[in-house]
Amino acid sequence: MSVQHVLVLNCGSSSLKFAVMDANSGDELLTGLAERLHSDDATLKYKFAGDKHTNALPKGADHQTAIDTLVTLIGNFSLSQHLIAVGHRVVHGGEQFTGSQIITPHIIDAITQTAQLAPLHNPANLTGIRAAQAAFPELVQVAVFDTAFHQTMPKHAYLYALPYSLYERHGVRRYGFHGTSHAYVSLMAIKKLGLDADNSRIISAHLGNGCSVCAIKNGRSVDTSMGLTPLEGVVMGTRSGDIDPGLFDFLTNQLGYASAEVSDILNKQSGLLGISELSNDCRTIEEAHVAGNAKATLALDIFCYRLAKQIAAYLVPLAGLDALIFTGGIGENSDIIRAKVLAHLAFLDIHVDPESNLAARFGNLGVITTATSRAQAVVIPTNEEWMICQDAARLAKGVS
Ligand SMILES: Nc1ncnc2c1ncn2[C@@H]1O[C@H](COP(=O)(O)OP(=O)(O)O)[C@@H](O)[C@H]1O
Ligand SMILES: CC(=O)OP(=O)(O)O
Ligand SMILES: [Mg+2]
Repeated sequence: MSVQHVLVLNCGSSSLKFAVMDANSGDELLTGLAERLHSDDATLKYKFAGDKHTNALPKGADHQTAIDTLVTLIGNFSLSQHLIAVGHRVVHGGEQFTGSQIITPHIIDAITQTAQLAPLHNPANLTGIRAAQAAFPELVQVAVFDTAFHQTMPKHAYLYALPYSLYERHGVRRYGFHGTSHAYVSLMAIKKLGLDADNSRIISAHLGNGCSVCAIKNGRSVDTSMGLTPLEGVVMGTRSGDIDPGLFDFLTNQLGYASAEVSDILNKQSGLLGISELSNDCRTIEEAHVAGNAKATLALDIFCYRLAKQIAAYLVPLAGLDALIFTGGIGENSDIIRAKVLAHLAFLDIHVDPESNLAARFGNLGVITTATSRAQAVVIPTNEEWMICQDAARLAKGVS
């Protein structure tokens, strides 16, 4: 089989995650992260051939600069000759896309149109697409949408109880995100736990900077906690998750906030950061909690309580549970959060096994419940990059 590599790009609002992967084996040849873009201390960290490096980027460096640096690295390490495609994570695909797409001017128009529904994510994704097209004009570029996996949700799960015309005319509905991750970990859970793919009831909790929960019945998403935008649902690092929509009126009309300020509060100043008044980073919160910081403890308590409530709610669409998956940076590493969430679910006869819970960290996959629990909780490291790589390679091969 010929060597085939894919460049995977995940552009966040102030970051760029990237990987050059082998499309046949999934091996990562180059991985990295450019962060704090648009600020004075933008950096690009990468790992190549087992060695880690950090490059300072010019002050105020943007996605274009980060991709230019990445292109230089790819050249220096002679990684371009086997590239067959560039795969892009695109957060919002609206209702149009139920699967990945080769990027054409029409697809770019569609992503641009949905940008108003994901103002923190889609504009950055588009910047990444344009920069990669300029750097690799000869390669097929593929968009892999966070929303695609959730297009199987039934209408009663994705519609809000709002005037129907808002849906018909403006696409106001629940879309859901992190679909690539939920799809990957649920497939892995079915494989690792030996479940019957066509008769399985799985809840997946993706807990990273953004957090969402997904109910997956027989391999298909039937409900998920994020909605029109990635703000709805459970508590996140800086996002509030569900709130009373009446809050908007109170903050604007009573307290005088502008609507952009309300959006900033809900998206960037809330969640773990807002409650703890300390950090959005779960590690910092956990350290402060262990050291006796009451607000850090409260932030963890609210996070876990809300998460457990969301998980329990999905017993309705699933009518039972075979496996509960924890993934994302928090789900894969925080034994504290997993134990607290499972303690709330003890009434379901699901009980954490403390030793297994401690073992399943730092990239280790594992079941963390006792053998007699009615359903298994399992930690599965996500790999959105591998899903994006496989889709990009599949579509690129269809073209050539
Ligand atoms: N050892 C750890 N213990 C607790 N939380 C962790 C640990 N390692 C990473 N995290 C948390 O994971 C979160 C980031 O998750 P990640 O999936 O990397 O984010 P992203 O959504 O950007 O991909 C942060 O809140 C971070 O604190
Ligand atoms: C959709 C979303 O919330 O993505 P992230 O977790 O990367 O912010
Ligand atoms: Mg991640």
